[in-house]
Amino acid sequence: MITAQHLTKRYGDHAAVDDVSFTAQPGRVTGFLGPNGAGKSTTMRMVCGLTVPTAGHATVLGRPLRSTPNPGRTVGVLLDASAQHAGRTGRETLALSARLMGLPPRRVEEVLEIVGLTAAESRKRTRGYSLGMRQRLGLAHALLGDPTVLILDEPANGLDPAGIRWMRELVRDFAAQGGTVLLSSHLLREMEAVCDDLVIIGGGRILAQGSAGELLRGPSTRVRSADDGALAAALTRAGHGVERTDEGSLATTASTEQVGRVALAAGVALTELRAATTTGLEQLFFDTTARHGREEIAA
Ligand SMILES: Nc1ncnc2c1ncn2[C@@H]1O[C@H](COP(=O)(O)OP(=O)(O)OP(=O)(O)O)[C@@H](O)[C@H]1O
Repeated sequence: MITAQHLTKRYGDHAAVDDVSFTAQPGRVTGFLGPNGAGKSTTMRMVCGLTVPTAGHATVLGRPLRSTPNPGRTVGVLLDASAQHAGRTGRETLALSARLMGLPPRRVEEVLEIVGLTAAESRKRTRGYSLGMRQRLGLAHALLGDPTVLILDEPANGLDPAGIRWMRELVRDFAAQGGTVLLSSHLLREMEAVCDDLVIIGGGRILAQGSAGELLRGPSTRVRSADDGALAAALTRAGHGVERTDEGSLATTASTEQVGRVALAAGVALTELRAATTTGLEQLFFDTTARHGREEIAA
């Protein structure tokens, strides 16, 4: 399990991360989402003990990662896949870490196979690696010590579609075996496919968090009518969620058919009825981050 409690990081007057608290549970994939500059990397670096918080603290498996002996045996970290020694081959990079962690040399072969780096690729110096190869090597490094926790910052960055699918399966399998996964990504559809829980951050603050199912179960139908007040009341009485959107229509959790039936029974004429075109995480992400604009967050 990963626990962040009131994590705060200030650079001068600027709060890069402001009072961020969340947990990432074993057996689940927790997605960390937010626009550029939201504070994701800074938070992950604090969780990993690489950036010292101004306030608050984080634990991984019950203790700060900084004070965990041989942390690579319990926690696999991929923060910046380009931060590999350019003059070493992929195999040398892994072999050196394996030796430092007290792992047998065969573990290097095992992780190379898991991440799909060929023998020829593993003998190339990493300066010649593509971004996708660097990500695979970074993941191999994270998996080397057979950890029970994975912390991955943008792991799908630079991977081709097959690589992204492979990454999804790897992360899902890891969680299915009881592992804890915290990952950030800009690929919203990918996050939707892979995450059990979501933490959405903007301007350094948590904007929303919860299970993906809960967060994504938002209003999905848009409707306008001759009497929106009466229709909203009828939808509510029928047990459906309903709210007025910024564009003036009603958004409801009822399906288009359910709206039609409720409107008929209430005697309200519909003037527009449509299933929302953008649903799921993309909608949630833009709604949440738009509602908490930078000015509001800064205020
Ligand atoms: N060492 C630093 N010194 C000063 N400001 C910093 C430092 N590191 C990060 N910041 C600032 O903190 C804020 C959060 O940055 P961070 O890299 O954590 O965001 P992010 O969500 O990971 O963004 P991205 O998706 O673009 O990688 C940004 O405004 C950034 O400019």
